[in-house]
Parts: sequence; C-alpha cells; structure tokens
Amino acid sequence: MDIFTIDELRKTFTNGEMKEEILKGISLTLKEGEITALVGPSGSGKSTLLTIAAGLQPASDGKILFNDNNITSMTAEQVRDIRAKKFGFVFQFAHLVPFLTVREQLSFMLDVSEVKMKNEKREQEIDYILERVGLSQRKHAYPSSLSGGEKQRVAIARAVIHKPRVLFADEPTASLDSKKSKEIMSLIQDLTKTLNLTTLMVTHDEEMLSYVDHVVKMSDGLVV
Ligand SMILES: Nc1ncnc2c1ncn2[C@@H]1O[C@H](COP(=O)(O)OP(=O)(O)OP(=O)(O)O)[C@@H](O)[C@H]1O
Repeated sequence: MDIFTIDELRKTFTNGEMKEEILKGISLTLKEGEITALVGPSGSGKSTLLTIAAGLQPASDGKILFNDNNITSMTAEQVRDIRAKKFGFVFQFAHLVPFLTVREQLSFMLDVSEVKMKNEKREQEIDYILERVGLSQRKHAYPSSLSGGEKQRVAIARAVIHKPRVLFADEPTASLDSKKSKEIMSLIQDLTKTLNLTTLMVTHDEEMLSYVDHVVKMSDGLVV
C-alpha cells in the first residue's frame, strides 16, 4: 500500500533580495516495508527534501500526502502531533541524552510520543526493541560507556519504540566505519521489513545502497 506521496514539491530560500529554488518540483511515492534512499551530489537538496517530508520545515509549494492527509496544509500543531506519533528519526549522530540510561532514553521517547501503556507492557516493549537491536545487555548503561555503533543502535531503537509508520534517516551511517555501517543498515533493513515501516534515508555511501529497495538520484533540486 502507498502511504506516503510527495507531489510536485518545491522549496525556495530567500536570502535578502536573492531567491534560490532548491527543490524544483519533486514527486516521489514511498512504499510500506521498503527503504528509499536519496543520493546525489552535495547541495542537490537531499536533506531539504527529507526534512520537508518529515514536517521539520515548510514547503514553498506542492503536497506531502501521508495516509491521504496533506501535511503541507496542516497547522503547526497537527504536524507536530503526526511527527511525534507517526514518524521516527535517525541522524548522523545519535544525539542521546547524556544523563539517561539506554532504558530511560526509550522510556522518555514513549512519554514524548504520548504512548500510553501499563508499566509492565512498557518494560516488555523496551525489552523487545532492545533485543531487536542487540542491546539487551546494555539496558542500564549510560551513553558515555557505549561505542559509536551501540549509540546508533540506541538511536534506532528510540526512533521506532513508539511504533511509527515512517522512518526518516539522514546519513545514519556517516559517522561509522564500513563494518559498523553495514551492521546499522542491516538493522534498518530488518526493522523496515518486520515493523512494516516506510523508510526514507539520505546517504552518500554507495556501499549502503545494496540494503535499500529504491534509489532516487537527485541533482540540482530535481530527481534525475
Ligand atoms: N535554511 C536555508 N537557507 C538557505 N539556503 C539553504 C537552507 N538550507 C539549505 N540551503 C541550501 O540548499 C541547498 C541544498 O542543501 P541540502 O542540505 O538539502 O543539500 P544536500 O543534497 O543534502 O547536501 P549534502 O549532501 O552536502 O548534505 C544548498 O545549497 C544549501 O546551501
């Protein structure tokens, strides 16, 4: 089923009197259970496209349809609500909260997403996702004692603990070595399939493309 469609998306940035069109009419359909990777030269608009699709910044024109709702015409509050409950995010760096344990990072995310469940169920969900990302043994560890790869695994667990429908990943492997990058991509691939996520990622690393279902090449604000 198609649940996420980007239709003729445009973005213009204005610097003083200068206007620059960064996205020049992008149309794209993302599918459930599949990873779509945005690739292309630096400055081609990949991150801009991903952040607009994720409701993190407004479009200048065009539509983003999520389950038939047009995100570009929603109020800021409606977008915030969808972002918190239906979307998950992974970035180049894990951005973990230094004074929270691995378990607490996930519990905090459930609070932010307003997921309501009894304590016992909450602990089961946390245990389940930690097992899926291979971090059951690190449940009570603080970020400072984790390796780069482990931190990114926590970030991925945190991105999916609230059962989002769409996962946005901006250069999720850019701070890792080749072996760790492959492990992280394998994990994103596994979670995309088993949790039936719709995943949109940006990558510079050609080696990661063997883990994705669709590659979308961008150049100068257009899909080529
Ligand atoms: N807030 C902004 N104001 C003005 N220009 C911006 C803004 N955000 C991005 N840009 C410009 O838009 C263009 C595309 O940037 P974007 O980060 O989307 O490219 P990218 O393809 O993700 O690049 P990279 O691979 O280097 O991360 C760049 O020229 C950038 O300078």
